Amino acid sequence: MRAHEAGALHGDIGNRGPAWLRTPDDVNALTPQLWSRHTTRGDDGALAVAGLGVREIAAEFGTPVYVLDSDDLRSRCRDFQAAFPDEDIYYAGKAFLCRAVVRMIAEEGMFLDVCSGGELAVALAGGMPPERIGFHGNNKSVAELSRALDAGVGRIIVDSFAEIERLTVLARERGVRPRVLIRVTVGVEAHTHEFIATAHEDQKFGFSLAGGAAIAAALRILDEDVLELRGLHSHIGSQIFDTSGFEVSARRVLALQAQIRDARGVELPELDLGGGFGIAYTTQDDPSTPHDLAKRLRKIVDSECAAERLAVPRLSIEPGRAIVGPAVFTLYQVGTVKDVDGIRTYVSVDGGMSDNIRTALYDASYSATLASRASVAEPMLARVVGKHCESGDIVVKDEFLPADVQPGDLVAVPGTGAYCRSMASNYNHVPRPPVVAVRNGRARLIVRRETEEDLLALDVG
Ligand SMILES: Cc1ncc(COP(=O)(O)O)c(C=O)c1O
Ligand SMILES: N[C@@H](CCCC[NH3+])C(=O)O
Repeated sequence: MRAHEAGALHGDIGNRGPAWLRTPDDVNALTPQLWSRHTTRGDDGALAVAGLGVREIAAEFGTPVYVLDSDDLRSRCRDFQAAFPDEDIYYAGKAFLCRAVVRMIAEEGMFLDVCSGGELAVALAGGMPPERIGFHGNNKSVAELSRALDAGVGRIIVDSFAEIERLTVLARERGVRPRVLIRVTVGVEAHTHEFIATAHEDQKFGFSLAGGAAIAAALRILDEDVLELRGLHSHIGSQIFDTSGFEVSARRVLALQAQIRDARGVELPELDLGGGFGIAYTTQDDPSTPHDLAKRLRKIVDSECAAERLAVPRLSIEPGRAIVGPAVFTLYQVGTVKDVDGIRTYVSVDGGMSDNIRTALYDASYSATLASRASVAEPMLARVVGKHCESGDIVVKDEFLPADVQPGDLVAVPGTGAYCRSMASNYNHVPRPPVVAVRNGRARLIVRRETEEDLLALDVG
């Protein structure tokens, strides 16, 4: 999260918007970095994805709907692979997972990071080869570890001593020797929202480097010999733009690698630097390309290895948001437009915090555009809100929309591919929206809309 996002949501009053938000010259214009690569505004003024208009999508699938530009997603996999040809790229499935996406990711030759039994089940159901799956989680159950071993997942990223014990017993019972990485807490204060930073000392993930748990875990695994220790893993957080955090993290984790070599004469062959690469949610965000990231990460790792006299390990990374985030926008229908005199204009749409919790949870900034038509009206600063029974039910805190936006219009919010459907809820018993994949002018439903029957399906009384 960028500095400009902090504190913008709570307690602000008045229709001014944040200082960085400028009145657009053309309120119909799309800022390219916010939209998937095949989203355009057509001659009729409406948005289209890969040639298919949003009015047609809304007519066929209803609103709200997550619209996935599937060639965009695939092209981002290819960009990462071109930039990291000798590395393993694990798509972080927590960003968004369903069978169709697993198939796309698998076809693109990607690896997949899962972090629960449920994600593992979807990965396997989607046909991801188990040896290309990495299994994460700070509290993996015996059942989850058993399933992972029985499926033959490629890597298990161990996160606690209790897990090492569990895994050792389970591996012995099965006569297998799973390949593991150790998740190391490197003590980096990543420049992002506190809730999505994961490598500072005071938190639940990983083995502390500073406290000595990480080296103890490595020695414990090496001494036991039931688990095959392949390498170290560090993930410093999410929505990060500044590579200095990766630099500190690589330095610290490679120093641990050298310590392990000095203690046991073993050079671990792999190193996973995690994901967390930031994407653009507003015009203020300027993400690095995979090519730039690769160049910088490789340089950091090469120089740290040279300094520690280590052979350069095989690298892996785990981008989630950077693969799927920009490939999706959410299409909503406007239900009410309320001008709260002298304060602001609220544009209410037919979804909200149940399909995008990130604004409420992280104070995240998003952008929006009138999608069903172009307008010649003046830009008007508005707040896009949902239909939930919470005043914090905000989708887009501040955005310029045409002043004639009205009920029945469609509004699109870009950059919602990551952590929106995957963190969606049924709050207020609002059914979760479908996901529609669009390619070459055709739409395909890949996750259907929840129904009222679904909402009642778990009730037993
Ligand atoms: C271990 C791990 N790897 C990868 C990711 C993916 O992060 P992002 O989607 O920001 O790339 C996460 C989530 O933050 C994570 O916890
Ligand atoms: N869910 C978070 C990212 C953290 C996820 C994994 N550690 C987000 O929406 O940005």
